Amino acid sequence: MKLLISPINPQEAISAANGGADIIDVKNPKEGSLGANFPWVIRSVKEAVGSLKPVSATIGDFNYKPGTASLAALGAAVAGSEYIKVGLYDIQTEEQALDMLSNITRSVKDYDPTKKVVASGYSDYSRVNSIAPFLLPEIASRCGVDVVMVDTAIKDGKSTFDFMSEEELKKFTHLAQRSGLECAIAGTLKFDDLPIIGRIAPDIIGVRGMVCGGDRNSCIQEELVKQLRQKMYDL
Ligand SMILES: O=C[C@H](O)COP(=O)(O)O
Repeated sequence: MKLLISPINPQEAISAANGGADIIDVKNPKEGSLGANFPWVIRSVKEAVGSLKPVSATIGDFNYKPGTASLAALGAAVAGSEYIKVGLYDIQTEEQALDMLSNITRSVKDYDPTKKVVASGYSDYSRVNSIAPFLLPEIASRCGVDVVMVDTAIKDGKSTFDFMSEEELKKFTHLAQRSGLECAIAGTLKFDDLPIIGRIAPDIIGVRGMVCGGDRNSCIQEELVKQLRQKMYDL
């Protein structure tokens, strides 16, 4: 199981990388759950850790704006990220999701086919008027997306496990893997959740708050990343 950690700057990225993260996922929590950071921040993170770890960048919690999202995705790719991650926020139909993901994927892969696209749905989708994550694997695989994910849209302390059961997350994981996609689970995950995460067995878990000591507005602590990495070996 790979560990994705979401820093906001190069200093945090180095802590995440030194602690054993597999993917360094640049974001900007001030602009939402999957808020986009600035191109120069993505570039500086890439310069700090890029030869050691793949860099991911979130491009935002997107409503139905395929053109804007495609241009943002290209920006993240040009800035140096290997994974380009979009949140499908207020995407209400399968047709809208298909339009978003096919254009984002085209934008990224036309530039560099080795880059990976991550399509994130939300475990609390009903709170933000968006489609259920279970619909994503089939749509994403038709669009050439590489990874499907669930995260929480609203960061108010509630976790993905408050909105989706173990069985539902196993179903999501199974649907993704059956479609040839990697599956990532995130959303205010805690150390106490590790046994259930082990049973669900996604390909990737994504965290920030857990390795900031429980407060995602604080800073990533290398020691907590090391502890998490160590505990993941036992899953
Ligand atoms: O992609 C992962 C997210 O940054 C998770 O953040 P969180 O653990 O604070 O919910």
